[in-house]
Amino acid sequence: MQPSSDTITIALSKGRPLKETLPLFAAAGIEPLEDVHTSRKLIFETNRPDVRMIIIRSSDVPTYVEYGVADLGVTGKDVLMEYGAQDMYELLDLNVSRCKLMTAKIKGEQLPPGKIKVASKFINVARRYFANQGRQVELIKLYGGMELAPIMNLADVIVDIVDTGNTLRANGLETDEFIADISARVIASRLALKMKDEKIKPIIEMLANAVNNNGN
Ligand SMILES: Nc1ncnc2c1ncn2[C@@H]1O[C@H](COP(=O)(O)OP(=O)(O)OP(=O)(O)O)[C@@H](O)[C@H]1O
Ligand SMILES: O=P(O)(O)OC[C@H]1O[C@H](OP(=O)(O)OP(=O)(O)O)[C@H](O)[C@@H]1O
Repeated sequence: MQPSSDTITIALSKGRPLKETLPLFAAAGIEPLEDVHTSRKLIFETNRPDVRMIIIRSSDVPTYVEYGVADLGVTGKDVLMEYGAQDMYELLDLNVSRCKLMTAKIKGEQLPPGKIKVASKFINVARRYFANQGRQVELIKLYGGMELAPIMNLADVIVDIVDTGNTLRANGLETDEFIADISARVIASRLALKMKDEKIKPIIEMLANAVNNNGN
């Protein structure tokens, strides 16, 4: 059955952020009717008949929101910076899934002069960052396990997420430069804000309260 035109569809990122995001939605009065961690479903009804959730890869969330297929989305700021979407708005910082976007290199080594090889899954972020630094780079797109690239001499430097720093340390790397503080953000499509603002506003207000109470 197609949802009615005033149904709110919320796209959530599976993986790390989901565990921290769902309690905030629960505190805002929105809970999926079944266990999203064990189900193989991608669309979930919630306790609110007018709200449903879709659970997808974090890097796909901006696509669903930009096309107006999802009204709201939750994904990491890193994903948003990389995606660079036009037709959507960042409404709220959920202050969870916090980490940093950094450059990292082999511990104790200097970067070579001139053009450097940069490996990352955040290729657009890396391009912008090094262009602002006035550094010439060759960009190498990877999809995970970036820490391997400097060790295997595929790249001089990586752009990756750092939380505890354990992954870097375990692979003989160290952070070099800070790029951005990252956390999960709520985004909305331009269309949803225009057509469904009356429903979206209270959801954002309740989520903002949940964020304020989180950690108190
Ligand atoms: N070590 C970490 N600590 C805290 N937050 C993190 C960490 N790693 C990733 N994140 C945040 O969680 C988001 C999703 O990360 P996760 O590792 O679950 O998915 P992924 O496999 O990297 O993404 P995708 O599904 O798009 O491939 C990231 O975009 C980032 O915002
Ligand atoms: O500083 P830490 O606490 O060690 O966390 C950072 C690690 O977490 C993320 O990897 P993830 O586990 O998502 O795997 P990936 O490399 O496949 O993206 C990130 O890409 C780092 O590798």
